[in-house]
Amino acid sequence: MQQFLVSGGATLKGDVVISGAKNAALPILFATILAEQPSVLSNVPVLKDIDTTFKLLRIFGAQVSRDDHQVTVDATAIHSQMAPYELVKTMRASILALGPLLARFGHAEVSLPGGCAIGARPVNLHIDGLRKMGAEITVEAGYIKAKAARLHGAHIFMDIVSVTGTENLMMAAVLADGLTIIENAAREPEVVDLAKYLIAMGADIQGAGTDTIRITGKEKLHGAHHTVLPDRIETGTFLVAAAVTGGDVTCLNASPAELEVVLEKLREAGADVSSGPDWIRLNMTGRTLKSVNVKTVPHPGFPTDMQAQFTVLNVVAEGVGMVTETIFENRFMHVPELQRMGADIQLEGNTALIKHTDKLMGAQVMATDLRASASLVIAGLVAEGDTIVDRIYHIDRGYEQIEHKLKGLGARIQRINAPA
Ligand SMILES: CC(=O)N[C@H]1[C@@H](OP(=O)(O)OP(=O)(O)OC[C@H]2O[C@@H](n3ccc(=O)[nH]c3=O)[C@H](O)[C@@H]2O)O[C@H](CO)[C@@H](O)[C@@H]1O
Ligand SMILES: C=C(OP(=O)(O)O)C(=O)O
Repeated sequence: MQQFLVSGGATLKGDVVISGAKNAALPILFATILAEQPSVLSNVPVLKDIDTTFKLLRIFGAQVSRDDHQVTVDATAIHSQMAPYELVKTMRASILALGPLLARFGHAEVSLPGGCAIGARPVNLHIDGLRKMGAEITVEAGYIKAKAARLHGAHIFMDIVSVTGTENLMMAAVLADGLTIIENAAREPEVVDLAKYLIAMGADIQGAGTDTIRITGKEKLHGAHHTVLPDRIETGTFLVAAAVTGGDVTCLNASPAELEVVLEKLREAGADVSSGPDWIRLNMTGRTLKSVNVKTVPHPGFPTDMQAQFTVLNVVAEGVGMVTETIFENRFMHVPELQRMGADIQLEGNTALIKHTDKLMGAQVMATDLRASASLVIAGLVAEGDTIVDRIYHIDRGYEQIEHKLKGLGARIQRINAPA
């Protein structure tokens, strides 16, 4: 098992190139299933979750090749519609195979993803929506089994805003018969990026990025070329790392438009934030970091995937900050680890009250999920002494070469093998 050894005290400075968004690349890779022609995708990040998706697509019978950050998928010869538990359990986003397989082949069998560290994360909205579109769905022995000779359009009201739920239904609707309306749809930029790719494949989609999406199904879609949008969460993570270390970092190949609320919070925290069309600079030189209150909500509100990083920001900042998590019921697993490093955090229900800590101390800490891992690395950058972050396979799911990118900014971080 691998670990990160982070030696605190460096001030991050310089440029870092942001990768394509994991949460856009994943649905887009699954959407390639919808066409009987190859698609070429650019700016696909090199990540564990992307490798898992390649494995699933190959199990289905698709041909997948990668040349650096460009990926070609030819789903013409798909012969299996079964996503096995062994892979699904390592990546919840595997549920995104359900909509496209069902829409193109009339049947699909996808393992239930189950819960994870951050919450139960049910998929009832995916199933209910597909049923409304005419699918017969049973759940047997941990597998979702879905059938429909051809899906039909439906008027679907989502009880809760769900990102992958919206994406799954959108991918099913593009080959369904007639009009589908998804109300209370997720407005996340990754939903919009998926819609752009589907439209490039010939789909008729209106309203992606608003809470009502209208999709008129087509008989067939074709292959397309698409460039995945920059990862706003990776960008935000580097900006927080720059802020807490008093640094001056410019994120290149970034997209400020998708990160407005986070940039505003960083300004409120005292950072000098400037941006251009594809870059964002955060300069903290000579400035004092102040605590900020954040409450996670669906886009365009403050993203839950930035909550753990802002928890650390508040640990370092002057004052008292309040962080409220409203999306996932158990997304504070980083808190006990940060407390082991000396953080003063009181957890009450879904709210963390965070007081400034003069000195974080390096410690051995355990990563529990993707963003929690990132927050522990950030804490290690400002802590006195060495921090060892265990179970970094979580971070490899969603951050491309994080240690190389951080080293490029002056951080002292190494990937090491855990003692046997
Ligand atoms: C691969 C991907 O894009 N992952 C993102 C996606 O996850 P994901 O799409 O899994 O998250 P959802 O938006 O679906 O979850 C939002 C809330 O809805 C609940 N829910 C969801 C579906 C459902 O059928 N029933 C139900 O009750 C969930 O338990 C959660 O409380 O959006 C989350 C919220 O922005 C992000 O943290 C994840 O990084
Ligand atoms: C929670 C996340 O991912 P996933 O939905 O893939 O678990 C994330 O990207 O922070």
